[in-house]
Amino acid sequence: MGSCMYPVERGAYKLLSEIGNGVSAVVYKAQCLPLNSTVVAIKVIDLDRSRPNLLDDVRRETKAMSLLSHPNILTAHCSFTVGRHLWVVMPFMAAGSLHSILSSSFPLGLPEPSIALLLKHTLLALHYLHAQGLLHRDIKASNILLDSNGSIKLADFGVSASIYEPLSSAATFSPFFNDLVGTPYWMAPEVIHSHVGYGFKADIWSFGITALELAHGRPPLSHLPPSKSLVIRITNRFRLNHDDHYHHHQYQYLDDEDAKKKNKKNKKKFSKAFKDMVASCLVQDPSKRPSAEKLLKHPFFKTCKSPDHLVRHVLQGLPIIEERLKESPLHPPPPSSVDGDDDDDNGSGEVTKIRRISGWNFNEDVFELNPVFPCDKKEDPSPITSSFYSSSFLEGGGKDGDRKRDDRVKVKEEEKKKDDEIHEKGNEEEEVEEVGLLGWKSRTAETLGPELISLLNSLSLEKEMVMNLLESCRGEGMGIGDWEEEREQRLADMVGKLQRTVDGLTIQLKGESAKNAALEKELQGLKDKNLT
Ligand SMILES: Nc1ncnc2c1ncn2[C@@H]1O[C@H](COP(=O)(O)OP(=O)(O)OP(=O)(O)O)[C@@H](O)[C@H]1O
Repeated sequence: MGSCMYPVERGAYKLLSEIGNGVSAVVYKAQCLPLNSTVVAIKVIDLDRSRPNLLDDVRRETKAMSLLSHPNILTAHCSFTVGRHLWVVMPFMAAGSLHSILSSSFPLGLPEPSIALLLKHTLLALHYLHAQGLLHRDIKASNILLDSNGSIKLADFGVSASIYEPLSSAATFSPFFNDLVGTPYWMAPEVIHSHVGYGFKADIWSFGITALELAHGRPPLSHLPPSKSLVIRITNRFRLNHDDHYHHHQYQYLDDEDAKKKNKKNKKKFSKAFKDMVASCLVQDPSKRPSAEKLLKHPFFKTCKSPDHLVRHVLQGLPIIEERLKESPLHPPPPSSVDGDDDDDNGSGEVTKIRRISGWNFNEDVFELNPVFPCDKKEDPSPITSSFYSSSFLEGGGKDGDRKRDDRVKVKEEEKKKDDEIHEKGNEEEEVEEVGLLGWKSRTAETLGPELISLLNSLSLEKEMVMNLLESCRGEGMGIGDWEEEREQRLADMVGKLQRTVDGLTIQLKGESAKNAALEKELQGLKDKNLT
């Protein structure tokens, strides 16, 4: 499938060292022996861990890619299979990805002039792709690569999309049925929550998230495992224990003092132009987000430095790429989604709430993106719900958007107050109802096989997605009038199917748990016998 002078056989390349790894691929620094031992990067994708028709799509996209030519887009030299692996040969970018630069040398984020330059070149690449009618679908710091001369290239176009892309365009929710999906932190809300699917404006959302990633050193909510960045469980302890490392970063629950401090720090740190640019990308309604072309005209990109600036301020003194890989990650790993971590523990009488994220609220002042939860209609049929929905879903950015965003913050504060009151009451009925399946999971997590638990986790997540979708269709301002009946029927079928699978698994889990309890009892009996 290679159309260039780069040979398409394994023997022509000598692997030198590992320089990175992703979900189902390892990246190596290598030499192309017949081409004067030119140094290249080779991404080796494990086909057994990728979706079935990956190869066909990669072939198709390699073809599309060979027609692309832009200084800010990294195009592969060629690709070929070696056994059950796909090798993608590409230019070696000596300074590695922005993700690896952030984690090794800028854990709290990069300085603004460098960010402006990096984002501008990324945006030029994105504008070019969009103008060709192509989507990137995976904009994030780990896909922005730097060379030692400061040149910036957007990578993984095509290849990553093929690995993670839904099986067909009809399968709108497939990223979540496909357990090869990458992390969802960068995904636009319409991709996660609705039937709209992926469009150009979803790339713009991810671009906004990437801007926050470069500013803070990590994307919003990345301290949570992927499943929890979509469906968040909140316990009393979650709120009260501000010293807990992960929970400390729950910005939506920062107390006033914390919020003020953070506010002050970030206000000083970033310009109004930067905040405004990011805010325009992180508007809930995709149609209100600017196109890449329009975004390029934003004042934030007016006074960008030359790539030499990056060499002096970012790349100088950076450990070489192989060294960086050896370093332990600066951010502690997120708690495993299988582990039944502490907020799952409702055995100690704590109230656990499972909340679906219904929207996002970009707070320009503190320069952070906060999840928004729907009000609990059962307990609170107040107009807050509808006012929130109408402002967050239907209104956009711009000057007017600023005011609306402020309103949303106010609404959120009120919502939080109400939520707190509900929690203080310690409503037992709510506890039983809301803990539901996940509560059952946590009680059996210690005794059951990890596969069952992770299967259950992913089913719960999928169920949440479908529920979210249905809820947003029923919700205010998102009428289903324009929906075909057939589609609704399909969704209902899906929910039914998922529910049946979840029920089946729950029964299975109960059975396993009973078996385990019996075995444990037997074991204890044997131990007691041995002692006597
Ligand atoms: N052409 C390249 N030159 C230099 N380093 C590269 C190159 N391609 C990838 N890398 C390094 O390898 C790392 C892993 O890349 P890879 O594309 O496999 O995964 P990722 O983008 O981090 O995650 P994902 O699997 O979600 O795409 C990158 O973050 C980067 O540091």
